[in-house]
Amino acid sequence: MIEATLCFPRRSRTDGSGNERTDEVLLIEKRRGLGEGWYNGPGGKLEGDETPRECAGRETREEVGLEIDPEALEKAGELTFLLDGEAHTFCHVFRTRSFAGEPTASEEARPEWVPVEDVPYDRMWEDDHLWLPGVLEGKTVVGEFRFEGGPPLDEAEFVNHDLEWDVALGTR
Ligand SMILES: Nc1ncnc2c1[nH]c(=O)n2[C@H]1C[C@H](O)[C@@H](COP(=O)(O)OP(=O)(O)OP(=O)(O)O)O1
Repeated sequence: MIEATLCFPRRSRTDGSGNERTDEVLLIEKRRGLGEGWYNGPGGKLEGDETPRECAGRETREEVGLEIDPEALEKAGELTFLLDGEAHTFCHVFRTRSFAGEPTASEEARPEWVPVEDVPYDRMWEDDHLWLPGVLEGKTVVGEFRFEGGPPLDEAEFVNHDLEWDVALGTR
């Protein structure tokens, strides 16, 4: 089974008058590979003996150029994606408000700060609207999502899911 990560950097912005505060999340428009053309958080597969936090930090740096201390990542979820009855990807989900730098585009990803209420769920993996709103509210989640008709996973049909909220997650 593939082990992967997703990282959701967050920021709050105040308008010029200092009145209106907008809560935003950094998404990427994926330019290649699995989920090409869809929005997601920065992330990808673990490499070598790195931990999930190290992977989330590395992928965010490689894809959009933000520097993140792995210890500043808050674990928010553990998602299992099954394809045709078999576990395909186990994905660690992190969020953070602590990072350095400005997001810049790479060959893999075009970054975009998006107000939390405007997340484009119609241009994301079909399961995302089920768990990402809760993650952006600060909850923790464990989920299992079943797809059929692949590979690849991103051409399979999303069939059903189970979700558990406010779960105590491991520290990895
Ligand atoms: N169903 C679903 N919802 C939300 N996010 C995901 C899924 N399935 C997934 O695989 N993902 C996430 C998990 C990973 O962060 C990415 C896909 O991994 P990635 O490694 O970026 O895939 P590639 O671009 O093909 O490979 P790399 O060479 O970049 O490692 O999507």
